[in-house]
Amino acid sequence: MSEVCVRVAVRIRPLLPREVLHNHQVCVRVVPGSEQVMLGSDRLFCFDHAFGSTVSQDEVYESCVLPLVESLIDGYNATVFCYGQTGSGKTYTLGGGNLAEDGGIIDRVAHDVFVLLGKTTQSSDVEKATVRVSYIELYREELRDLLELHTTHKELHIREDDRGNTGHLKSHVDKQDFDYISENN
Ligand SMILES: Nc1ncnc2c1ncn2[C@@H]1O[C@H](COP(=O)(O)OP(=O)(O)OP(=O)(O)O)[C@@H](O)[C@H]1O
Repeated sequence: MSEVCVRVAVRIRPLLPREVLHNHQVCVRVVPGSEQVMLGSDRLFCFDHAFGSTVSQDEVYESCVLPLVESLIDGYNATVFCYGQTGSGKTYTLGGGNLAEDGGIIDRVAHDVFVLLGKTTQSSDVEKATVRVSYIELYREELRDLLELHTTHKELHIREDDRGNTGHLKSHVDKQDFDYISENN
């Protein structure tokens, strides 16, 4: 994997059935054999990866995310961040579609983290590894714990500690716990 810290991939989703029904037209295409997209007929934009509408979830994961999971197991930090206007495909790319083969980045990372940790513990001195997960939605300034849906919005907060680390915590969590949560985020 290259030494560049931030890499940007663009993914074009296919037209939705209702868009086809309403005769919407495709306005952005990947230039074949390149990592560029053409907007309209003459505006070119370059990315580290450019995925067209027929590219599978697997291809997106293997080229953009798997190398990060591998470096995570080697002790590096990694972030995957999806950005785009509403309906552009962020949830599909991260969380997956309806079919098993449409599994998104989250499903694949969850699977591969354990596969890779299993291999590491077999082949090295590392005997034990701990995996912690949090799944938080921030929507209209309110946080929601998606693994604990009964938690009310008001109980969760994002805080910054005196070293500038951010983390989330429940109102009743004390400072010691917050230090722990923020260090691990
Ligand atoms: N690559 C893709 N292949 C097939 N369908 C897709 C693809 N990307 C997105 N879609 C479909 O497009 C629709 C909108 O996608 P999605 O809900 O992921 O958008 P979003 O960016 O998360 O929107 P919002 O910000 O409003 O939550 C969904 O019906 C989704 O199944």
